[in-house]
Amino acid sequence: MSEVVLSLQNLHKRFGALQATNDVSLDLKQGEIHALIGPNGAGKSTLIGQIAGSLRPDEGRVYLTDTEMTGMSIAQRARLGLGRSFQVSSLAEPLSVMRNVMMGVQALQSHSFRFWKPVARDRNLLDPAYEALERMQLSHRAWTPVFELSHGERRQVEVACALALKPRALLLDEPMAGLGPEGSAKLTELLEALKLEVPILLIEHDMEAVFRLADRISVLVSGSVIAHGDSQAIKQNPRVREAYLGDSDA
Ligand SMILES: Nc1ncnc2c1ncn2[C@@H]1O[C@H](COP(=O)(O)OP(=O)(O)OP(=O)(O)O)[C@@H](O)[C@H]1O
Repeated sequence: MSEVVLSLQNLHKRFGALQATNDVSLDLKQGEIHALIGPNGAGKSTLIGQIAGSLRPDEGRVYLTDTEMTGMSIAQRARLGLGRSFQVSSLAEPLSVMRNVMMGVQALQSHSFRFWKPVARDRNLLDPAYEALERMQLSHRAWTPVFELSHGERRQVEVACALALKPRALLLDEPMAGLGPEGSAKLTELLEALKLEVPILLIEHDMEAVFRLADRISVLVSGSVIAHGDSQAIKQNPRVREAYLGDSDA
């Protein structure tokens, strides 16, 4: 049995009368990509918030390896080893790729999330940033300003920002959004290699990418996990087809 790195246990979150996540449990094991899919409004962002620390669950617990993260701040979770990318780009456009990646490392090392502080040319920042860019095959763009990058390259930088913090688990929120076939194929190839070092919880609407990448898939509908299994099992599950795949014309 592979080691469980991230574990969500019985997460409940209610907004007024709406049960946005209802008793959600799932785990992420070493070496895998676990995709979380579901129609709009299923509760995916609410779940991400509870994992990342921007939302407090009403009930339930979140663990990274053996450490409970439930009451921790976003910064504490990052320091513990939870890496994440965002649905909306968080990159500073005028700055170089390298500076963007270094800023995250600096924030983590200095225990401060003031991103605009000037970054020194410090090996403690440069080395992990460069290594992360190499893993995303972007070291040749290190000193290019972000505004000159293609959309696909920006996505690679966003993943590199998370990687530079040496995470134990990665939470990727719609990394394929807006990418054409070329960008999506490139990112798929990179994530396939990356998962062997850092397991990935992938929230993604691009079903082609999900079926290509995911070792396991959990399907969230109206706040509850209605199905869970490997890609083939999920593709063929009649409940999933009716509740989700039919709904998105996939
Ligand atoms: N802060 C909030 N206050 C009240 N209701 C909320 C809040 N955040 C989310 N909701 C509701 O909770 C439900 C789940 O929303 P959520 O954003 O988690 O879904 P989602 O699966 O991420 O959707 P999408 O794929 O469109 O991003 C929705 O009905 C949404 O309107």
